[in-house]
Amino acid sequence: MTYSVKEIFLTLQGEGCHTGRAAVFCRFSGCNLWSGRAEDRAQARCRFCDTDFLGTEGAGGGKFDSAPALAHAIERCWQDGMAGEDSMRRWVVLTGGEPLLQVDEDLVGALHERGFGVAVETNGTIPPPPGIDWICVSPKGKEPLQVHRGDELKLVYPQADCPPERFVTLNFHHFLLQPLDEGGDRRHEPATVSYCRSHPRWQLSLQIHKWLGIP
Ligand SMILES: C[S@@+](CC[C@H](N)C(=O)[O-])C[C@H]1O[C@@H](n2cnc3c(N)ncnc32)[C@H](O)[C@@H]1O
Ligand SMILES: Nc1nc2[nH]cc(C(=O)O)c2c(=O)[nH]1
Ligand code: SF4
Ligand SMILES: [Mg+2]
Repeated sequence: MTYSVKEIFLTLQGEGCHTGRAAVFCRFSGCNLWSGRAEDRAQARCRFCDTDFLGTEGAGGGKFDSAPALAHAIERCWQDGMAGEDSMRRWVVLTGGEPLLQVDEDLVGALHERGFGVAVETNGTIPPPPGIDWICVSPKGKEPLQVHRGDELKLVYPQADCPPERFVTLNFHHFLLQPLDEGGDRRHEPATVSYCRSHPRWQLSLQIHKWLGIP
């Protein structure tokens, strides 16, 4: 298996239940819901993406021709950023683009061999391989979910054709609402706060890396 990766970087998880936790992010190239090109956005199945996942030329990106090769690059990124190694805390977030177009059991195994807990950020339209330690599903519009259970369901809010009520019967441990970021003016925060205040099943998720100016 060859993996196409846009970038690999060490940062703090900025969203969801693990907000604030140090993690290596491995951003895979490509998505099944948008080409990643501006001229295709208006026709895409997901139209609000805040991420550049095209190509493999980002920092630490490239083509990796085996699971051990990619796991090794992720491990190096972790080690390079650490003041003192605390191997119990190794954590990697596989994102994209849509990571489940590429993530397989071999890669999860190679990361586990190196002591990483493995988290995935997915749009939920592709079934995951076994062994992932933390699954975050973020549904998109009318796109049918193939993943009906997991650790967190993190819904961008508001979204046409995607009301929170549709998801509360699914088998997730945590339900989070994340304000839609459209141009950075934070206009959707009040409605998201208001929904969480009156529907306590839902917990607010804010994208703190954007305020902090970190990746
Ligand atoms: C860039 S996506 C990559 C992973 C996967 N394709 C997905 O959609 O879950 C990472 C996270 O950012 C969220 N996201 C993307 N664009 C956003 C935006 N404009 N405002 C708020 N969250 C956004 C997604 O819903 C997802 O939870
Ligand atoms: N700091 C930080 N946290 C994140 N959580 C999910 C992200 C993503 O793009 O998947 C992301 C990201 O891009 N940066
Ligand atoms: S599914 Fe995820 S990566 Fe794909 S376009 Fe939507 S937010 Fe971006
Ligand atoms: Mg992001």
